[in-house]
Amino acid sequence: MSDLVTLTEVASVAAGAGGLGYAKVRAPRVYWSLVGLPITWGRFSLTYRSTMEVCGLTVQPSGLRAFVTRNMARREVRPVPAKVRRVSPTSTGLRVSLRLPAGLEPADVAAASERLRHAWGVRSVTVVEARPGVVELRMTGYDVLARVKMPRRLRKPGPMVVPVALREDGTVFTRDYRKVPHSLTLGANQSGKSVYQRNLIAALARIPVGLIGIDCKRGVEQTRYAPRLSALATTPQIASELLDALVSEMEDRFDLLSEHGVSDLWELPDAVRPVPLVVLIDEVAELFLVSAKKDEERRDRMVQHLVRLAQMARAVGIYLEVCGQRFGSELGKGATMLRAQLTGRIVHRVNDLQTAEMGLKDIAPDALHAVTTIPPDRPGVAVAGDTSGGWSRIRTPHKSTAEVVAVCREFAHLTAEPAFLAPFRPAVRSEVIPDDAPSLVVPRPVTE
Ligand SMILES: Nc1ncnc2c1ncn2[C@@H]1O[C@H](COP(=O)(O)OP(=O)(O)OP(=O)(O)O)[C@@H](O)[C@H]1O
Repeated sequence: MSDLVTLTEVASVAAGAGGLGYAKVRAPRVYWSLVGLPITWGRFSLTYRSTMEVCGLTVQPSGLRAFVTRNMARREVRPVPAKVRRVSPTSTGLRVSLRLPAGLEPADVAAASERLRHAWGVRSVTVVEARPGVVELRMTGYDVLARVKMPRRLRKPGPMVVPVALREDGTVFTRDYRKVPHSLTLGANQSGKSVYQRNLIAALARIPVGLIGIDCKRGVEQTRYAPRLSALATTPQIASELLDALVSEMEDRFDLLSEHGVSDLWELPDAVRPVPLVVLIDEVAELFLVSAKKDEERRDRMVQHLVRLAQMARAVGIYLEVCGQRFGSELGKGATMLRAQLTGRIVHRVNDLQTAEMGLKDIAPDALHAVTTIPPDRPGVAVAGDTSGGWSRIRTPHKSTAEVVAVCREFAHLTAEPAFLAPFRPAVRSEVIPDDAPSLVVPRPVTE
């Protein structure tokens, strides 16, 4: 009987351990909440002071403070670390808010983040300045980018803010068009650019915004999203006409702003505010492809139009999302000037340092190393930078074309139909077409 009890106990312990081992690999969030979090929290609480001391993150208190608080001379008082203000657990890690003592700055804590990570046995420690004198340590308990799962509940975003990917510190990476109106996505073949675009389209499709596709690979990627597109160009010639129409729409919108005495689309009364537009350019090299001398003129005109849109159209609610493998002077006159206007940068794995530099050197040079070390077996991992000089490693959740097509169909009622885009509206076939069908639109006759 006692042998039986022992066997049952051993079996249940083994099953429990097996379950935890399984959870660690297959459900890291669950494992973190049940096991990792209590251990890390305990380790952090018990070793905080000594860890900060050995990491050089303590300061000698001032003489006055030593006397007032301890009634001791300054040299007799132990150096003090930053004061812990709040510890908050999350489903991916632990957040700790610290008030820095005089003499420490956020960069000091950031420089020690590798040492802190090892001391507390966590996957990563990211240091973010919350406000002057207060930093937040964002610890992640496991590799959140291994299998990306977006949090189910997102904080209510603003009118032109959409969630796209997850950062390695477990926070959500969003595209905020009012803060960063135009963006450039770069990456080698098979690096994850299309999946990034899919996530973006699926998120934008749900909000009241007009989506304009320019996909000069004959529309192989974007024609499927036709139910939610207000316009689609699949050849450089149609794209050129579409850009002409967009520039003249931008001018009309400026007239409207001036009539109402405001300087921004979002200051207009709701009743007269035109729908914001996001122009999604897939594989920009195809758009600028020149096969004959006469094409050069058209290409230069398109670059000029895009530069004008990038310089001015933010105020009238027209935003650019440009995607390509490279974006340098090889794309023609004015291309580098256009790139400078695309201030949001997402750079996936690239084949050479030069391409990484095209994407990030001018805005976040510190991030170049992170781009060149993206492993080929991690498609979808990218470095996101913006003009603040900050950058982060991100990864999109894997999304199939079929999922995005389903979202586009579900939200087809939000498709804006402004008159100036009527000639470019993709004709959606009415019959039900399987998700893996090559095209959902009746192609417009090529006018080249
Ligand atoms: N976030 C991700 N998570 C997991 N797998 C991904 C992710 N992003 C992309 N992949 C996979 O990587 C492969 C390449 O992705 P994708 O087609 O997006 O790359 P791409 O850069 O657009 O390639 P190309 O330039 O050749 O069209 C696909 O098999 C895709 O399923």
